[in-house]
Amino acid sequence: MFKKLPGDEAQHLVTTTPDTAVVFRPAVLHTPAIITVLIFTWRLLAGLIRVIWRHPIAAIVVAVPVVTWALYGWPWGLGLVALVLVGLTAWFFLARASFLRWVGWRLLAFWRRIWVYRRHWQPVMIVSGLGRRIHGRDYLPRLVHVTCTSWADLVTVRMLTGQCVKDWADRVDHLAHGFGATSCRVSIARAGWLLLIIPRHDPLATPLPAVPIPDEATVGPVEIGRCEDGTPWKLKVHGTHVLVAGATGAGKGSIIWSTIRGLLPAVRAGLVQIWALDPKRMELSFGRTLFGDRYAATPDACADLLEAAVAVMQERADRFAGLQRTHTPTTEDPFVLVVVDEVAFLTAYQSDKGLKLRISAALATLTTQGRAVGVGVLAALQDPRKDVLSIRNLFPDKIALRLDESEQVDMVLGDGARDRGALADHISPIPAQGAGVAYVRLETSPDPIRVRAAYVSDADIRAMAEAVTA
Ligand SMILES: Nc1ncnc2c1ncn2[C@@H]1O[C@H](COP(=O)(O)OP(=O)(O)OP(=O)(O)O)[C@@H](O)[C@H]1O
Repeated sequence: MFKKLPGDEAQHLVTTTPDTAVVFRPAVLHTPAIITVLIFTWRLLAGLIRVIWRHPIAAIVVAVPVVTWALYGWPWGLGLVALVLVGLTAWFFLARASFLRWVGWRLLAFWRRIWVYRRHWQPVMIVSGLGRRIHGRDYLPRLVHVTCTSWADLVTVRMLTGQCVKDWADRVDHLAHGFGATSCRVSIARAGWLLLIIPRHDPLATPLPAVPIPDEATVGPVEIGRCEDGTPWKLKVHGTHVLVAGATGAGKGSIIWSTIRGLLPAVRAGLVQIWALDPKRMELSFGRTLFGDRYAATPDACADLLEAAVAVMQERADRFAGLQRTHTPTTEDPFVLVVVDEVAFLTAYQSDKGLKLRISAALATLTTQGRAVGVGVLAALQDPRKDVLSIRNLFPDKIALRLDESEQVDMVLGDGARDRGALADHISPIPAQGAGVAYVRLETSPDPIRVRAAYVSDADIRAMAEAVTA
């Protein structure tokens, strides 16, 4: 009783049954002051032992100068502190990365745990509805651990018994604003435990220049931009099909061109062929010379080119049958990447029913059977609804650039993606801030990650075309 309810509240606590006049009033026992003092002293000691146990290095850092001071006088204690500070400063300037990993981020995490999360935990939990106040007692999810990376705080939380991930995913806005951030993402750490990813700043806020053309001719995952954690964003194109969805001006072109750029050495080596379908006649026409005669803009020509890709695919399937199950690019059988800009022009918005059927059938055949024989599709579209692209589920990998409506996020990335923090509908429509920013789900994790494609300028595309034709 002492621990759970402040005495005043217990005194005034009265409950009755709904229908009868039965009154429950807790008996209040006045605790002698000495017991209160003993309990508080015990708690203080237990807290101290817990801090030393959990943070032994920090405890040693504090204890050693204090003991030195006590044993040998203040000049020695102060001298030791100065020595440590000089050592740390030198470490910071000489090897910043290791300093940050071992000291910097840990100190920041310690500070943010106390100053941001502990301080605001109770009000944020209660106001957001993730904690409960029952009869004056707060039942709060437990703040277990805070770690810092270069751009975000990773907060480990133990949920209240009976809570589920959706309870938290529905309140990411409350959590973000409650802890002074602009966004928050939720992922499962283990049963009953969550990891909240709360960015301190946006590492993708400024446009990225085009990734340098690789030296090596490879069809391996192509580096096309950067992930939020600073690692390169590598897009797999060989052995899969990729669908890029984004509203107008979201930066679909930068994903298409960055991919082509990364494949350029392989194109020159004859290991990759890019087949381009450009019904809008805007995006891909700019680097037309890169595609040779494998470029189509009119619906007729697009249908013919797609059927030619199907023919290549079927011829390979006949040849490979019983001999090999996966494709290795060679100059005889190069990887064929069919790039389609605004695929809806060829499917949903196509008025000629015959052409529409031919195109839809060819696309469905390529996306169901092309992977194993080295024919891939990279398609971009603005509106990801099923009636616009009925075969969207045949694309194993999907990228959600800025979208107009929140429902479209799950249509692209799969159920629950938005709840887990893929806020593609919140990406800034200002090109400098939001164009090329996207959410993707990697094979290794169900949690969406935020990425930004590098911007390939007109000059870059011209240089690429010259490099290929030279
Ligand atoms: N990765 C990027 N980083 C920075 N700015 C970009 C990026 N990609 C595109 N932009 C800017 O955004 C503008 C629109 O980009 P883009 O034309 O690629 O969009 P889109 O999605 O293809 O649009 P639409 O569907 O209308 O063709 C570009 O003119 C460019 O200025």
